Amino acid sequence: MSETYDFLFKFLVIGSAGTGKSCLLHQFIESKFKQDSNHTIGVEFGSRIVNVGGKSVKLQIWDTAGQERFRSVTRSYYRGAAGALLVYDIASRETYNALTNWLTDARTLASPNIIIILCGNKKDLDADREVTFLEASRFAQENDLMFLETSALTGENVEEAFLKCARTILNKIDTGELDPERMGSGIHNVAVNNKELLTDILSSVYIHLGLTVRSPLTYCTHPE
Ligand SMILES: Nc1nc2c(ncn2[C@@H]2O[C@H](COP(=O)(O)OP(=O)(O)OP(=O)(O)O)[C@@H](O)[C@H]2O)c(=O)[nH]1
Repeated sequence: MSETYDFLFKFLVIGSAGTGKSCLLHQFIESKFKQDSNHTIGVEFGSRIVNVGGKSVKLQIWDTAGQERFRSVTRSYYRGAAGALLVYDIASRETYNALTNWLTDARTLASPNIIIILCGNKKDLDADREVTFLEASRFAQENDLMFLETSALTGENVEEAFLKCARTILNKIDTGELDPERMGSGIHNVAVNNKELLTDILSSVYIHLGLTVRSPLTYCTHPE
């Protein structure tokens, strides 16, 4: 059975190794904590259709490896993302200190307009906290990010983080600040999908007639 949705948003989950990115994705998709999570090799992928303000939105989520040795691979997946969860671990100052680098990558490689929510993960480890809520919320404000503390373990604020990001993108589409039809926006809407369908049909007809295919309607959102 084919899926129907109004919009498709490309999302990234980025941040240092061990901050809980894969566990956040798993909690969002499966509604449970991923036991025995291993380091991600390159990128992993998940998707889920959510309802935001009466619109159905398919979130196509790329969970990237945080380890430095995969950085050149993961960077190639940033292009055209509409939204991102930028994750640090509230119990690790080192992961918080690395945020500026991740942020620079996201804005230069994905899009300067990418909507980012900062997630202070492992909120359940409050006793081992190395980063206060206040300093992270200041950092978020100074860098034009939304902010939530999350726990992939308990599920607290996980759904909210993804939905908040999606809601902000939809609001920006409504106000005209974001144009879903711009190439590389990381957003597809049904009209665009229909154009793609039309292109496919036209291409098949052209090929059938032995004519050269020239497609003026090619949209590219991610590099697979
Ligand atoms: N207490 C607690 N532990 C968590 C939470 N989220 C993840 N973890 C643990 O943190 C470790 C790393 O989690 P991952 O999701 O694999 O981390 P990652 O950011 O995807 O790591 P890379 O793939 O290497 O970038 C695992 O041992 C998880 O069990 C959380 O919210 N609370």
